[in-house]
Amino acid sequence: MTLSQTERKIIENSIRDIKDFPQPGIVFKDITTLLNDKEAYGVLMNHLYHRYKEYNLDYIAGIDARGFIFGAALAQMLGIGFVPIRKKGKLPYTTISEKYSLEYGVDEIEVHIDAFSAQKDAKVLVIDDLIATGGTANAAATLVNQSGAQCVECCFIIGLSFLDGVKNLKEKTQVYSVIEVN
Ligand SMILES: O=P(O)(O)OC[C@H]1O[C@H](OP(=O)(O)OP(=O)(O)O)[C@H](O)[C@@H]1O
Ligand SMILES: Nc1ncnc2[nH]cnc12
Repeated sequence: MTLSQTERKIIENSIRDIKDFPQPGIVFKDITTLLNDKEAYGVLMNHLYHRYKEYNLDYIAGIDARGFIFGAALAQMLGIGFVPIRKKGKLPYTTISEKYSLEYGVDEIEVHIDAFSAQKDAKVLVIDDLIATGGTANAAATLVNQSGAQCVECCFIIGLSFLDGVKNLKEKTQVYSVIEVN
């Protein structure tokens, strides 16, 4: 289901731009104002529900931390399970992990080794609030596929298309951004 121009504007206008955060030259896309706006949050979740109800997904995997908010809500709407992909050292059971590059340095995310094992060849949607360089989402898609499941799509509320994240991630899986920022 496609978003109408009016719906897109409602979502777009609810996202707050914070200039020079966390460092000069960066425009931080603040989604707390979207969450705080019941009309915008409702329009967004309704759109995601209608888009993904035909995908026959088995799980939604949300990326730590802002991907949890949208992912857990969507999983509940679709009547499927939610899997948290967390920053290193947070998950209590046995994990598999993947390192990825940040603008400066490296980071690592993890998922429980049995997170998708209840369903053979589970179909998984990875979700996060935003894709920038794509390092985080790429590592998340790798983890899903290494778990014996299949990352069928990565979904973002905001795609920064002036960076190469979306282009690079498309070599691995399908990519969908609700709002594209050029
Ligand atoms: O495409 P990339 O360059 O990898 O950047 C995107 C990631 O950066 C942000 O999370 P962050 O790591 O800041 O963590 P947070 O959600 O805990 O604030 C954002 O929520 C994505 O997960
Ligand atoms: N510009 C940005 N706004 C919000 N979160 C981000 N994560 C990486 N880049 C970001």
